[in-house]
Amino acid sequence: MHTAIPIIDISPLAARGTAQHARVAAEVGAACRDVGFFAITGHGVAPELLADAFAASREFFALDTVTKQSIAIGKLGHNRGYVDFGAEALDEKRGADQKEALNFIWTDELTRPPNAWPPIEGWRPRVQAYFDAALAAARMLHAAFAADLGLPPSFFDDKIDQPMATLRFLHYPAPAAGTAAEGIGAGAHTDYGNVTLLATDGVAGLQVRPRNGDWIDAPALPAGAFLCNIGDCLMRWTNDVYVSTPHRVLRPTRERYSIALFLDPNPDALVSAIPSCVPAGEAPRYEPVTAQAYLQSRFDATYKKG
Ligand SMILES: O=C(O)CCC(=O)C(=O)O
Ligand SMILES: [Fe+2]
Repeated sequence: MHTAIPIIDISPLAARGTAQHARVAAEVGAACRDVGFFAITGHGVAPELLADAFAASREFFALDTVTKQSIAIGKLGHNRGYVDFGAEALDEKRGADQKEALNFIWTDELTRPPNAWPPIEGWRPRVQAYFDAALAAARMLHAAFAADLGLPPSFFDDKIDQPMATLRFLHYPAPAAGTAAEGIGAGAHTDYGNVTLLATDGVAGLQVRPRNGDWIDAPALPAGAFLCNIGDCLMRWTNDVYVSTPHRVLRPTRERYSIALFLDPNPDALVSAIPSCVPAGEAPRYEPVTAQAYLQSRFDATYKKG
């Protein structure tokens, strides 16, 4: 039996080392061990910033195809840019995802390439501000993970300060008028990294499949809340104590927008079983691996054909 997806006010995570921090860390940790999904409020991302990120997303996806294609992911590489409608299939058995997407990566423009921005005046700083704020919330969650796992709250700080993080705008167009909603919005998958923070426009479609359970609709959330889920990298890091849970998006009956922030560790962070997660006398389930090598192996498996 899994418990429901909890809604947690994480505002106490802003001050480490307090009793409130420990209490919230334990609540977050319980959700990570159980269903692998939880929703957060009090995360510090201003409602105006979030609303403006959705506005920016609508502006981008409303551009003509040629303009969107000018920053196509296939041209740019490094997981940056526009993913055309129908170009991805997260679950091959279900066919192409009925969505389009736009990715930006965390970059210092030194060790990582720069992002390419769409030609909309004033667009970049609005989106970068949202990216920074969502990333700060994802980092705050890591202090909770650390405290819950019996580590110093700062444990992850130097492992996520140059992260392989991606901001992804998603657009699920409505089916053409008079036609049935065919296909899948986003096929069943688990996320690869440590944690994902998802904002949606409230249109239903997202489903979660807890371990030993059937598909359930993601709960409707209070305005401004994020739905968070653990990814495969943190699952491995915790020796499978935290769970990365499959999810998918059904084809929505009306247009749907969502914004995901994926926080994966620094490339050189060593993903090595956290001691409190390994039972006494047992060996860890996985070999230590750098985050970069781990993620590369996952991407290679995904894009391997035939
Ligand atoms: O659009 C959504 O609600 C979820 C998207 C998702 O799961 C993903 O991009 O990994
Ligand atoms: Fe996902």
